[in-house]
Amino acid sequence: MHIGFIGTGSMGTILIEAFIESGAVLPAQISVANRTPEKLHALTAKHPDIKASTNINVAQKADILFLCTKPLEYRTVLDEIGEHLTPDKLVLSITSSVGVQQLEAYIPCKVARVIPSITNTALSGASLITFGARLTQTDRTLLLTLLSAISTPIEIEESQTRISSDIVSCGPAFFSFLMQRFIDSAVDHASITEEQATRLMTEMIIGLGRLLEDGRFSLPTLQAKVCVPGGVTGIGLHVLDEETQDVFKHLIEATHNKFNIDVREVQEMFTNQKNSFH
Ligand SMILES: NC(=O)C1=CN([C@@H]2O[C@H](COP(=O)(O)OP(=O)(O)OC[C@H]3O[C@@H](n4cnc5c(N)ncnc54)[C@H](O)[C@@H]3O)[C@@H](O)[C@H]2O)C=CC1
Ligand SMILES: O=C(O)[C@@H]1CCC=N1
Repeated sequence: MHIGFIGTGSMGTILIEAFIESGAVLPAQISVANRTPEKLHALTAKHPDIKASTNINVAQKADILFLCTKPLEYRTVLDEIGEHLTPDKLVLSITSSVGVQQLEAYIPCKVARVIPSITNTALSGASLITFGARLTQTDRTLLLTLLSAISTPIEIEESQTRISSDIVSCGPAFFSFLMQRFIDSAVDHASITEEQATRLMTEMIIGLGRLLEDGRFSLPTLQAKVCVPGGVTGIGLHVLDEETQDVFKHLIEATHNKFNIDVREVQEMFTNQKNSFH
C-alpha cells in the first residue's frame, strides 16, 4: 500500500509523522508534494525514505491520497491530478467544507472524508470519518485500521460535520485558550508564577483526561464528587454558571456562520466546473 499526501503544512505533517510514529506506515510507503518546496525538504531531511515529488506523481503512485490543502485549493489540485485518479484509488478530504458528494461528483475514484485533530500527534483523540458510496467493506476496514493507529476513528453523518469538528478539531485550541485564561488570572490575582500555574494546570488536565478515559465518572458526577457541600468548588461553579451561560452558544453560532460561508465558496468553486473527470 502506498500513501500520498498533497499539502505538507501543519495538518499534512502531523498526519505523516503520526502514521510513521505509530508504526502503521513506513516512510518508504509515503510520497509527498507541496506548493512550497521548503516544507518538503524539512520533512525529507527528517525522514529520508519519504519520497518528495510533484502533485501528479504523488497521485499516480498513491493507493490512498490525503488532500491536505485548504478548501479553496482543492479545485486547483484536482484539476491538476484528476486524470490520474483511477477508480481503484481512495482520495480523502481532510476539511469540513469539502464534502464527500462534492468530490464524488467531480472525480471518478473512491472518496471519503477524514477530519483529523492536533491530538492525533500524540496518537490520541478522535478522527471523524464520512465514507463515500464507492468504498467497499474492505476499503472501510482498511481506512478504519489505518486511522486507529493514530486516533479513535468515529463515523459521523454529513449533517454533524461542523459541530463534530468544533469539538474534535477546534476543541484543543478552544480548551487551551480557556486554560491559558485560567493561568493568566491565577498569575494576576495570586502569588504564583506562570510556569508553576502552567505545570499545575497541565498535570490537572492530563489527570482529568485519564479519569474520563477510564469511564468511571460522567461529567456531572465528576463535578458533584469534587463539590464538597459548603466548600469552595461550588462557589467557583456558580461563577462559571453565571458568566459562561452563552459562551458556547455564541461560539457555535460563529463557527457555523463561518462554515456556511466556506461551504458556499466551495460550492461556487465546484459549480464553475468546465471539466469534471467522469
Ligand atoms: N490545523 C488543524 O488542526 C486542522 C486542519 N484541518 C484541515 O487541514 C487543511 C490544511 O490545514 P493546515 O495544514 O492547517 O494548513 P496549512 O496552510 O498549514 O497547509 C496547507 C498546505 O497546502 C499547500 N498547498 C497549497 N496549495 C497547494 C497546491 N496547489 N499543491 C500542493 N500543495 C499546496 C501549502 O503550501 C501548505 O503547505 C485545511 O483544509 C483544514 O481545514 C482539519 C482538521 C484540523
Ligand atoms: O481552523 C480551521 O479552520 C481548522 C479546521 C479544524 C481545525 N482547524
